[in-house]
Amino acid sequence: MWRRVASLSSFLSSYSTSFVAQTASRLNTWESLTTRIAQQANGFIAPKEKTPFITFVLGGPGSGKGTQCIKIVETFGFTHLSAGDLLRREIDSNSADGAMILNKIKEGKIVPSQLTVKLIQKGMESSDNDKFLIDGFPRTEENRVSFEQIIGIEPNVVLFFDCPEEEMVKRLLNRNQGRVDDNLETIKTRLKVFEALSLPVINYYSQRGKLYTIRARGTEDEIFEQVRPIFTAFEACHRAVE
Ligand SMILES: Nc1ncnc2c1ncn2[C@@H]1O[C@H](COP(=O)(O)OP(=O)(O)O)[C@@H](O)[C@H]1O
Ligand SMILES: Nc1ccn([C@@H]2O[C@H](COP(=O)(O)OP(=O)(O)O)[C@@H](O)[C@H]2O)c(=O)n1
Ligand SMILES: [Mg+2]
Repeated sequence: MWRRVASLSSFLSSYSTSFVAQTASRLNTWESLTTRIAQQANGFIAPKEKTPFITFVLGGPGSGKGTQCIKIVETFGFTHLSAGDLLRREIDSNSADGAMILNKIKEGKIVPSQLTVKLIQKGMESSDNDKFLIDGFPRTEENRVSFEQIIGIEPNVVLFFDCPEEEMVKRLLNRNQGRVDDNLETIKTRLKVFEALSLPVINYYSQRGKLYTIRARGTEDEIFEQVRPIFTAFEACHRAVE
């Protein structure tokens, strides 16, 4: 379980000659990465026996969030909750909100936050895991505040896949998953929504020192090598208390 660590800073600094350190230097210096992670882990005070470790995975449409989440799940054992997948499942299950959700997705607009947060909540409650990747959420300040109000937990880590727009458009037009929103018209709206509504959320977490920006161009493996040291360092914190 991910729990508060008493003296992570000293543990982490003694870890600085490891393989992890070499890898981490690609993203940050190891010292600055581990200092940040130790601070965040120290701020993670478990009020009850099992408090989940939450990672928000953000980035524009087509930036590679889902692709990298699969790798994080395989390597670090997180449970992946994609807000978009949960909403699409709701449409497929003919729920009362299905038609409204479908319209929002077709238009590239954002579904009312309470609904999305309730789906995420259900996903978290039905899992035995205590490490979650929440992918494509929060996309707006309203999403963010709604999560805080309903779930009442702050994310430990926020990943931001930073990808040039032309690359995202190219990927979306080649995604080939039969999605109703992977067409040029909807993509244009989604990019505008990202800039107007999602970037402020990213800035919010940057100011709070929780943001890890990943340069999301290159091969999937190259990008994962920027992601890996972040979770490796958190795992090291976790092992230190066991
Ligand atoms: N590094 C990459 N280089 C090229 N294509 C990629 C890369 N990462 C993901 N893709 C492809 O781009 C498309 C969008 O990726 P996806 O993970 O679904 O992004 P998101 O969840 O951010 O919309 C998919 O078809 C995926 O296979
Ligand atoms: N937090 C969220 C996430 C997705 N969505 C809707 O679902 C669509 C698809 O989201 P997604 O996360 O699957 O999209 P990608 O960024 O993975 O391409 C979005 O364009 C929104 O219409 C939402 O309303 N609120
Ligand atoms: Mg996705």
